[in-house]
Amino acid sequence: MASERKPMMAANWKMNKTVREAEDYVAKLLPRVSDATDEVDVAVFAPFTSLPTVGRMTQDAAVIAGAQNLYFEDSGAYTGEVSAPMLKDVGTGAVIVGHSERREIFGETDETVARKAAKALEAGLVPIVCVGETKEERDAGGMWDKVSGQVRAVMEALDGPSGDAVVFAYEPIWAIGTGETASPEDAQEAIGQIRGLLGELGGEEFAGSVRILYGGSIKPSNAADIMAQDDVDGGLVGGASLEAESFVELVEAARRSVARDEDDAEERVVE
Ligand SMILES: O=C[C@H](O)COP(=O)(O)O
Repeated sequence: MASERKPMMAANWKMNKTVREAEDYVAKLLPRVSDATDEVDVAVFAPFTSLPTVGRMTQDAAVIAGAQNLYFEDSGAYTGEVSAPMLKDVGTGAVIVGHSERREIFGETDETVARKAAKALEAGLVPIVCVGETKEERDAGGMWDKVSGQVRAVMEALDGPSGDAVVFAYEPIWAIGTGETASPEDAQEAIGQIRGLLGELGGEEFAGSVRILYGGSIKPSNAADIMAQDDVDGGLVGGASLEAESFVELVEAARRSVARDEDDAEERVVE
């Protein structure tokens, strides 16, 4: 991680937790991360049913309540969908768009993902834009074609966003929920490439300040090595975020990466 960007550690609960379970989790989490939020953005992406609870409980805390999806219209005859104004209404600050599970299982396309990202941004929600390739695409040498296409589609739909208004997450699909994480070097290479492309598309200032997370089997035992990579600004975590205790460990790992960066910067000044 580079010290000019504030890291983000994001819990994506996916389709898990009742309202009661969400309440217990957030009650455990808040006191444990309250000292860390100056240095690390902590976000919890809850299902729609428990999101109002998370929004209410985090209202006076520096923890971000996030949604896992939204629709790109504000209201109307779209049965089953939830809009940006509805999310804002229950205290949501950020929303995941284009998670690979949405793309692969529910047929979301680059175009719908781009429209969702643009709508989130317009509404003042931070879109967490997910990109990533399948194992087959990677093995066939098509990783960059896929990922760069996903990034381009979103950037074309956004109107020169500032670096703090949007977050990207590189999540290789083969590493999601499989226990098979990308090596820290592979994560760095892919995320460095994405940052390079964001520089071409959005300018150097944007590329230098926008955060890019890694997602895919992050756990307390591998978080430090992943967070130590220059271009990796945090994690989007599924399985290891389901217990408050292990998510707190991940927040702590992100926090230690900030301290390490500051030590490195001081050493450079002394030299
Ligand atoms: O959104 C989170 C990612 O899909 C990663 O999930 P995972 O940590 O269970 O591999």
